[in-house]
Amino acid sequence: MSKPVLSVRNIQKSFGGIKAVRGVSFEVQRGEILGLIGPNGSGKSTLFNCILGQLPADTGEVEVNGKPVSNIRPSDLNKLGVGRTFQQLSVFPKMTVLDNVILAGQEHRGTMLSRLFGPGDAGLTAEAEKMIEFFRLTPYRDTPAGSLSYGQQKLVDAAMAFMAGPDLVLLDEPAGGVNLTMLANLKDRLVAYNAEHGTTFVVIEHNMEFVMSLCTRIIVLAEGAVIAEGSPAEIRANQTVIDAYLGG
Ligand SMILES: Nc1ncnc2c1ncn2[C@@H]1O[C@H](COP(=O)(O)OP(=O)(O)OP(=O)(O)O)[C@@H](O)[C@H]1O
Repeated sequence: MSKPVLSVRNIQKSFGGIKAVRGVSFEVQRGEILGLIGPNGSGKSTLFNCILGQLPADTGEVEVNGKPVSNIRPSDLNKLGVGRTFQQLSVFPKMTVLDNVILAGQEHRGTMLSRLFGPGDAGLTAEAEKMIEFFRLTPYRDTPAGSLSYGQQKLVDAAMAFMAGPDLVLLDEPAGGVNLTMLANLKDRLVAYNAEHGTTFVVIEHNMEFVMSLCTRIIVLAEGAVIAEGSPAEIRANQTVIDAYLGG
């Protein structure tokens, strides 16, 4: 088997007396869409933040494409080909969809001056237009992002994250607050992007139907530890998982 894109080994994180993550290890292979699920308080966000370097883990290592990234700055993680989307939207509401996507491309390339001087072109218009078309947002190219529906803004968010051409994208509750029609659209585009570019995804999500239909493999956390791992069908039928959700 080839080298994993993401390797997480024995991550532990406590907050005072609360053991939020208790020695979690897993690997993600190129092209996988891995779902990370678990009842409220099971440690998903804490684990995500440890992987992304936003929280220092107490123990453990994280490697991206074989390179150690423990305690790395989020901007340096970007340079290693790791993108992320946030629970909250990161679009600039008054800027057009096109300008948002161009700006994201500039930021990934490290031209922070674009924050001060606006997006300009920077040779990114054609690339941004292609991304907008991929996410079926072309009719809204020149619309201020803030006037789109919430679900459409989630698509803009994804288009922005993919402007860096990442190898690995961590998606934090992509389905949250999105209506059913847009959810189908979002899932369809993520699956298509994965198939076309071989991009690896790790997804934290509460919406079980969305996870089951999007992911190729699922890891279930409960009380900070991995309690199950398998295909969506295996997870659906796993009694330990059912008990953890009913008990939680
Ligand atoms: N900054 C913090 N300070 C203290 N305790 C924390 C902190 N962050 C998380 N915790 C605790 O760690 C445990 C895991 O929380 P975490 O938010 O990682 O779970 P989660 O699975 O993401 O939950 P949810 O699904 O509700 O978002 C919980 O008991 C939570 O109260």
